[in-house]
Amino acid sequence: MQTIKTDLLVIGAGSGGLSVAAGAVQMGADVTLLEAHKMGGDCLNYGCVPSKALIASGKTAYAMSHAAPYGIADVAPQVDYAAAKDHVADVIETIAPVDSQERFEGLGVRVIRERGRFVDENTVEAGDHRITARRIVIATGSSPLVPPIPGLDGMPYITNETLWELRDRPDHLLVIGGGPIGMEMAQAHRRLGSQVTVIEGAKALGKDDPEMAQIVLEGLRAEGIEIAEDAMAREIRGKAGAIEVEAEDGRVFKGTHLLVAVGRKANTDGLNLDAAGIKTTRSGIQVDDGLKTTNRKVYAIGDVAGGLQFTHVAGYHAGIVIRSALFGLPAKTSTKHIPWATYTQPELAQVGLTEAQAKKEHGINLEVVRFHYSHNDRAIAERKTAGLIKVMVVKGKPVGVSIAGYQAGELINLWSLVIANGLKMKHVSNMVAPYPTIGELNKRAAGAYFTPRLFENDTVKKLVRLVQRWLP
Ligand SMILES: Cc1cc2nc3c(=O)[nH]c(=O)nc-3n(C[C@H](O)[C@H](O)[C@H](O)COP(=O)(O)OP(=O)(O)OC[C@H]3O[C@@H](n4cnc5c(N)ncnc54)[C@H](O)[C@@H]3O)c2cc1C
Ligand SMILES: NC(=O)c1ccc[n+]([C@@H]2O[C@H](COP(=O)([O-])OP(=O)(O)OC[C@H]3O[C@@H](n4cnc5c(N)ncnc54)[C@H](O)[C@@H]3O)[C@@H](O)[C@H]2O)c1
Repeated sequence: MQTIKTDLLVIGAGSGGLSVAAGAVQMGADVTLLEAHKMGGDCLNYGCVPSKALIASGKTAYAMSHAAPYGIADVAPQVDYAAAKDHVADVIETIAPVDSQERFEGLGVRVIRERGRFVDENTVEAGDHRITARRIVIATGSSPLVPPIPGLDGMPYITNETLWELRDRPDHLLVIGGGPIGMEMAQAHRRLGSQVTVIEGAKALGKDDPEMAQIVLEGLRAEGIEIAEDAMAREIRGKAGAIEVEAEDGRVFKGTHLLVAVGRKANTDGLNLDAAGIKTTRSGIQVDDGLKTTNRKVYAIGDVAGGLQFTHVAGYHAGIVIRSALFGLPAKTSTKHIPWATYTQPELAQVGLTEAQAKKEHGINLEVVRFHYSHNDRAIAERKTAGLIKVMVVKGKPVGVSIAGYQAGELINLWSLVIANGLKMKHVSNMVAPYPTIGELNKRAAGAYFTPRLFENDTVKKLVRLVQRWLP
């Protein structure tokens, strides 16, 4: 057994672990990084990257078959599903060097490709290494949750971990779960030529504002995706190629392939957390505002910490931990400026409070400003007018923004900046946006906040008349 003493031990080389390791080593710490499987974790290998690459294939196919409104004849795209998967693999391969063992060793990180397991409160064993660390960061991520639905065990179902290996296009893809994974993959497959049925136990895209989710769901249904809501799957029957899902209300859905996308399970099994005095909750490792576990020398970040499960959140957590573990500075997480986006077309994006949350928190002080994509000239030129931006404002400050529509994921960036820095609506309206851009929507939404104050205001009108009388 090789003994290692290190300043910072990071368990898991996914989005969170890699960010901590890269930051800490470049600031002078001695860093050891464990990875049991693939460098880059879920995002690179089974999540964000492959899903966005497949979405890009679907988008291309869709554009070919919906070109007529732009004066170009529609063509039926010849989809080669296996080649689309080659494109996915190529995109992963292109990004992989950034997350590679070679790159991290080049930065000075000690990378050990073994599974870590606590033996006491500051010691972890991994293969034939015994590592004692001043601080430890658990960044082990999450895995697809496979619910105990009768009949599922033994059925050849797909998850986000196995989807990318599938080379034959499903004739009819059944998707259990209408969250972001389910809806993104439903649309990509529909556009690549599969029939698709989404079976959702409650409301599809249910973590988002229902008014905004509705805009997206209308778009998806118009493309021919069947979305069954309030359809909790209770039994799976059949065999490969002929699968049936029965919902609690007796509805039966038939398809050839089954994708299970009903949420995530934190990767805590095998870590032997008890040995280190680390407690868990139903959603993951129990952490405080500063991401410290019940063992004060151990942090948990990213998906395993059980909060918002996004790559940019894991990266944000990494910054908090570096501040605390390396410099001993107080650092607390906040979710009020954390955005997320679902990359369907139209896209769906959120930062801060939804309308319902803002109403609950701010009551009569809340003003809600809406601005429709149909008033944006660029959206008209691109024929992407289905969409809405909604800003929740309290005393001139945005506390939440919801956007459904073309490039919503890009538009939300500005509002993340605004909320993170406590800026006001006036700061957004002061901005000059180039014409014609989709980004003008943000400025116009801010403008819509001031419209009643400026244009429907008797005092302003009186003042203008008065000044006009005296102006030479
Ligand atoms: C299909 C899909 C699409 C997604 N799309 C997006 C998106 O568009 N945008 C976005 O922001 N987020 C997206 N996500 C979420 C994103 O992938 C995760 O939030 C992110 O990967 C979490 O990072 P992490 O570092 O916490 O965990 P991970 O990236 O999962 O990394 C954890 C690593 O720890 C390793 N590990 C586990 N246990 C041990 C152990 N005991 N010892 C050593 N190593 C261990 C694992 O092998 C893994 O490599 C998507 C997720 C999925 C599934
Ligand atoms: N664009 C992105 O950023 C992106 C994309 C994909 C995934 N992700 C991340 O991954 C996480 C997991 O995504 P997800 O879509 O698996 O989970 P999710 O929890 O967001 O959605 C799962 C859905 O499955 C439904 N469900 C649960 N059990 C069911 C059953 N038996 N029958 C029918 N429906 C059932 C739930 O009601 C829910 O709507 C997301 O929350 C997000 O954090 C992000």
